[in-house]
Amino acid sequence: MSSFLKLLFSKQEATKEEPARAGEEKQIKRKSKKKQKNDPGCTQEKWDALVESGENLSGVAEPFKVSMEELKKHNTKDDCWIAVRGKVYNVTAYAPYHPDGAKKIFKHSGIDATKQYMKAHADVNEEEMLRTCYVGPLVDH
Ligand code: HEM
Repeated sequence: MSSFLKLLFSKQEATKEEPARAGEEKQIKRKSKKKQKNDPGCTQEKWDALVESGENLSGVAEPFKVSMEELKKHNTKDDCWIAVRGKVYNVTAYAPYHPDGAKKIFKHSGIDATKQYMKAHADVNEEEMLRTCYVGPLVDH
């Protein structure tokens, strides 16, 4: 290959790679800026393992129909229930693992937080993530 062609190809490679590399750097910067507010050591992987272990984290022996009146009673850090999309979960154990902090969970304790949940992350699969925390369906009687 002539030196002219070599030069031409090396220039093409460089221009092909530039935008991709610049994009990657931006991506890394953006990711590292996103502040994780979960408790130290309480990673998504650990939570997944805990759920996978099958341990019952719901605080009830069997799921039962939960009224709004009952839901409201479970509004403390030690006993925190939240309803999402018609289902009530005991999220006491999950709170320290929440990527946006336990505070955000406790702030919504004892209520139907479907609207807030959907606004923040409609794509998160709570049915799967909280399957061992399930207390029962939310009913309005
Ligand atoms: C009740 C069970 C909940 C579960 C299982 C849950 C799960 C999650 C997960 C997995 C993430 C990380 C997802 C991502 O970065 O895309 C997250 C982030 C977040 N959650 Fe929740 N969440 C719950 C409740 C709530 C509630 C009630 C709120 C109230 C507004 C909320 C607000 C947020 C916010 C603001 C973020 C950060 C989103 C971001 O960084 O883009 N979450 N949550």
